Amino acid sequence: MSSLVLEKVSYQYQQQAVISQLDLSVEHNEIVCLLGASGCGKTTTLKAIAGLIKPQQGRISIHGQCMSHKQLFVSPQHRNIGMMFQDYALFPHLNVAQNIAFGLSKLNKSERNRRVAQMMELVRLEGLEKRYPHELSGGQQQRVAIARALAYRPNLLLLDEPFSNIDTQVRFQLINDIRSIIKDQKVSAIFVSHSKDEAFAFADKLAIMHEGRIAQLDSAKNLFQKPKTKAVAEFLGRGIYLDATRYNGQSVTTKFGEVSSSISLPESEQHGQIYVRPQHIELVNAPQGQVEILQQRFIGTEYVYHIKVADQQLEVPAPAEQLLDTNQPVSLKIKAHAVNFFS
Ligand SMILES: Nc1ncnc2c1ncn2[C@@H]1O[C@H](COP(=O)(O)OP(=O)(O)OP(=O)(O)O)[C@@H](O)[C@H]1O
Repeated sequence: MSSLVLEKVSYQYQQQAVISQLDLSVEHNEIVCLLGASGCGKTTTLKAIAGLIKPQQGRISIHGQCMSHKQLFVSPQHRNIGMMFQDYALFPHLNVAQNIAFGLSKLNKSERNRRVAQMMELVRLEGLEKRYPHELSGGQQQRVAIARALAYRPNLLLLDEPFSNIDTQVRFQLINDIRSIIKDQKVSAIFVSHSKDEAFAFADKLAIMHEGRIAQLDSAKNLFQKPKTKAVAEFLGRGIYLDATRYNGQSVTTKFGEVSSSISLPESEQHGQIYVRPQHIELVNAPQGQVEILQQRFIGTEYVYHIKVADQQLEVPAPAEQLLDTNQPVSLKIKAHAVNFFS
């Protein structure tokens, strides 16, 4: 059974539609990252799942139980959800143990103490029970927040930009730690992020939001190799479009020659465009080439060339040994890769 299902959920602030007809499902013990441009409705979706706002349309179910549909609305405290927000929202006047115990008022004192001790061990903060939030590092505060969110054994965890205040040096270690904790606890989680790198490290699947809907829910690999829309392909990284004709199931022809695909191309229209990312482009000297070099930068191990192809621009890396003449046109050689073909 899915842990969370959103069916055709819509929400408007005043008259402005923010999420529209949004479908999403999260499986048991799965971590899904909501990714998308600023303002596309990620936090609004999280708030709707939490019950902090009531969608005007659609249905939200958690573990098979309907939480929001037409007249029915289950309040946040009855949804059995753990939440963790950007600023961790720890209570400054409570120490670590008291923060973790905050949602456990239904347990008796000894059960509560046992649960707090378990959580302290889980997030590896034993010995810091009596410290106050201001006496902890950012990473430690984050662990307290996750311990508090998990302490009352939620079915679902909602995390809104949980790593945004953490130093990059420790961020990825913490991401690994918290991912292991969530996986050990067998809860499902939805996490909102601006960072693709965080999403790749933390989530099992990525839900790319675009114009108030989920444009694609998939593993990182499938999103890169088989983006369903141009918006998804573009969101994952810059590239250029080249007109292309399907040559056979494994290759296309373009004005820069044949391009082999490591995955089968969809049996759709013959003519279309391929989306090519910098890492699949090789720049080659060609006096008759149709590509202009606008700028060249040396970045330590390689050069980056800012190129112009018709009306599109892109930065493309090239090995330090291959110095190109910026005053001469060049051509492109497209390496074999999992070709994104749009008909
Ligand atoms: N309380 C509110 N009243 C009116 N409009 C709002 C309100 N909260 C958010 N919005 C608008 O709804 C849209 C979606 O906001 P939301 O916070 O869900 O986006 P987001 O994808 O989480 O953005 P970000 O990545 O910048 O945090 C935005 O255009 C925002 O301005």
